[in-house]
Amino acid sequence: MKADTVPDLAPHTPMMAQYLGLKADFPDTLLLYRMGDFYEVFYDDARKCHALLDITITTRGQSAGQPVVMAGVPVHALESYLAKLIKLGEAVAIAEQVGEVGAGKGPVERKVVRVVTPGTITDTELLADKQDAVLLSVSGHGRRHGLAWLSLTQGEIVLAECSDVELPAWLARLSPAEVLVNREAQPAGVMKARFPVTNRPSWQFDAALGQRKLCEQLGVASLQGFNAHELTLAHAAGSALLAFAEHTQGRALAHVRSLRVQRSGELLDLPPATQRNLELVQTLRGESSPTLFSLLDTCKSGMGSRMLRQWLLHPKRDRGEANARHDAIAALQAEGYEPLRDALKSVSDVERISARIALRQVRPRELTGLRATLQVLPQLRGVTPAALRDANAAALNPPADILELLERAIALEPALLTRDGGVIADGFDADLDELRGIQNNCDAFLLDLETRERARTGIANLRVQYNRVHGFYIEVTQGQVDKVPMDYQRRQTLKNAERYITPELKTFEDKALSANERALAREKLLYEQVIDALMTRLEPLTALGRTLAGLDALAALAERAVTLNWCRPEFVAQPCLEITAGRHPVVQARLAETGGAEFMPNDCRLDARTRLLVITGPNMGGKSTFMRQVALIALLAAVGSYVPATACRLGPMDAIHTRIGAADDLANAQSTFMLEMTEGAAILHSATDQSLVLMDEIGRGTSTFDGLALASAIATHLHDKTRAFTLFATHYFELTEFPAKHPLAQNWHVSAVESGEDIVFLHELQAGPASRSYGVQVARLAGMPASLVRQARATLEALEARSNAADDQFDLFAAPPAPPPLPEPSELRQALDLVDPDTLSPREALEALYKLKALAKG
Ligand SMILES: Nc1ncnc2c1ncn2[C@@H]1O[C@H](COP(=O)(O)OP(=O)(O)OP(=O)(O)O)[C@@H](O)[C@H]1O
Repeated sequence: MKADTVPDLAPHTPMMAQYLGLKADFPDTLLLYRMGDFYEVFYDDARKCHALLDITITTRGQSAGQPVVMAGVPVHALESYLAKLIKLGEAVAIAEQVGEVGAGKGPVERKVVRVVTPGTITDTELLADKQDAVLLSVSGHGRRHGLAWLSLTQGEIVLAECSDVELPAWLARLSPAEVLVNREAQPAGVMKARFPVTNRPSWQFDAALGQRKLCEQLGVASLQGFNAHELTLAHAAGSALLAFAEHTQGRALAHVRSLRVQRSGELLDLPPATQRNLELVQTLRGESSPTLFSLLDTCKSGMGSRMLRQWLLHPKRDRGEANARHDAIAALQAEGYEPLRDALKSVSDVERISARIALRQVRPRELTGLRATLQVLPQLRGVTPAALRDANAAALNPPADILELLERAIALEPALLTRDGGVIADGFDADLDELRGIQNNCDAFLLDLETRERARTGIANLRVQYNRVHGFYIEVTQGQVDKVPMDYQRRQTLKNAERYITPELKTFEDKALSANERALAREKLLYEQVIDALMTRLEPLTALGRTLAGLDALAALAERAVTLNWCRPEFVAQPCLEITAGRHPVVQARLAETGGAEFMPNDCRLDARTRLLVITGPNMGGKSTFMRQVALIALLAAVGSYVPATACRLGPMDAIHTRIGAADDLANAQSTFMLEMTEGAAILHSATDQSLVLMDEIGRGTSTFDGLALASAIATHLHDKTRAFTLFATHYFELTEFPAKHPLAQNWHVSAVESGEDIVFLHELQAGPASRSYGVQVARLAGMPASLVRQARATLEALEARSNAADDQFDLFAAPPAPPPLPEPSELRQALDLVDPDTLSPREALEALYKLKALAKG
């Protein structure tokens, strides 16, 4: 958005000239300009705020011959307005008065001290408690991308590189609050996803600059130690990331001291469709509960919840980390997790507090929170299982001087903001104590002076008093004025009395009046010094935050495992996915909550000799629930949690793919069928023999024959070529013949029994195909009119009779006819195939073009 271009009829007022000067640096950002007790917005910004916040818009005075359009929000309400603007995806720059009022001739000096954007908020009030605000930068716009991200309240930069095909999965996993892209080379994958995008200048996406900035940030000479030296695309993204973070914070990021590289192959692949279909952190309707995360998250602190969420969405293929978490859960169960969870209740969000110390934004109450956390540490260590305590010994024993400083420096119950005073504890600083002493001793001094002056002058009714206009004075009634000594100076004459000041009172007045101001200034200075001291302890504080968050997440998993009766999964090296009495944790919890039927546990056995299960059975029979529960159990195990089953053995796994019916993606102009095929194709391209694939009613979105043909071809591909562990739910009855010709496939069905015209779902998975599909009965259950159900039943019988009579010798799974042999490629075609445009210099490209042209002619 651009500020109004105001015709140059007359010069701007000095104030508006100052505003426009500041605004010029923030053309796309709302600029809040501090004027006394208000933040004002002008011109287009005012119109926008009026529309977004419903605040009154006015015109006041004139500048450059035009009325000034403005709107304002009171200073005390800033945070709530900021929260609204950030939620709406706006970026906001805040210009404060930084000069002395009345120091110069023009307006008070102002400066943009803070820029708040969705990805760079650090205010605790504006941040979601249980979710990190991830700021992501994406470089590259061809086939490969560099990614660099951080959460400003965390202190770790992560780098990655991926192909354009993988980009959507990374975006879904990170769910960034803001994505930085190169203004001149916007990556299509980012623009398609619906995350707030901020354009940054092209030069900021520079690999060499990025490498330098990253080294500087981490205080190292090379990125080799992090195994990150070759990721040039990620360096380019990192360059823009750091530049933007510093630009918005107005300072360097002192707490960001570590770097991690995440490689695509390290993580269990969870494509966006899988994250959505399994309802990991969001329901299909977009709500945050009931989901797997909402069920798991009984953490006591926000940082614990954030850690757990991160674990859930970033499980590793390597089982080492998961195994260590299983060990920790076992230890917590053996030694008792409740005392630890009790101690964790007194823990504050140390992770965010550390970041806010680094950004010099920390509030007094956050420091008392940190103090309380440090105070509870000895108790917390005492109730942490020995193995966990030993593994985290350094982090759980931060330097004692932090607590000592906080106990000495910060008042027991400090004010909310430093500007109100009352933040620094008594006894911490002699000067401050003296200034406070003056304020407190004021009354005593005045009484004492009054007594002394009465004695000295012999005026019995002399009074020492104070008012806001005239300050301190000695009042003498008119009748006694002749007794007034020489050193009394007249201040004011009233009808019945005279008011005087003496040199002693004047000195006291100066001291008393300025004592308050000076005490506030002194407190501010001391507070800054406390922050300086804490800044030298950022590393142990950050480590403490991460460790407490981890303990909280582990204790929550231990509690869930016991409360919900989950078991420890076992990892094995051979291909296998064996679940005994598995349950869908969320469906089971819902059934328990609503007092519905008991959840029916089911087994699942997949191994080298059984890789595909064709699952049939009536609608509402429990097919989707079963398939999802298998995927959730595999995921939970990989995350390091116990699982809802009585036993579970798992071989290596690289991905969980799901193709489950979803609503049309109208926004992306894709029909149900197109979406089904696109997602199906993506699975067939990327699944391997170590993947778990869920296919729910594929082919449903088109005509019966098309759908059946496609479904059987897809099943064949998965069975013969991909050899992924596949759960294939279908309503195409014909597919129950699939296992007969495919040795790695088996038929299973969810059971139901008919009772009269009704149907009872048993939800039990049994070997073999379903006997029929019961669609008509389900329609009856759903309340379709009786006449309609009768008609449907008659039609069904007729169709079945016809189908039985027809020739059913047709082989659905016969190998497709061989394609006609391909003609020998032409010379031109061969030359063209050899050209790789991404690797050619402009000159080579031109040469290649001439060569191709010549071949085409010849
Ligand atoms: N194992 C189970 N034990 C108890 N109730 C279950 C079980 N599985 C499913 N249900 C209940 O049955 C309902 C329907 O299950 P689900 O959606 O899995 O059926 P479906 O066979 O996939 O149906 P459709 O073919 O119509 O998609 C669930 O919402 C749940 O309440």
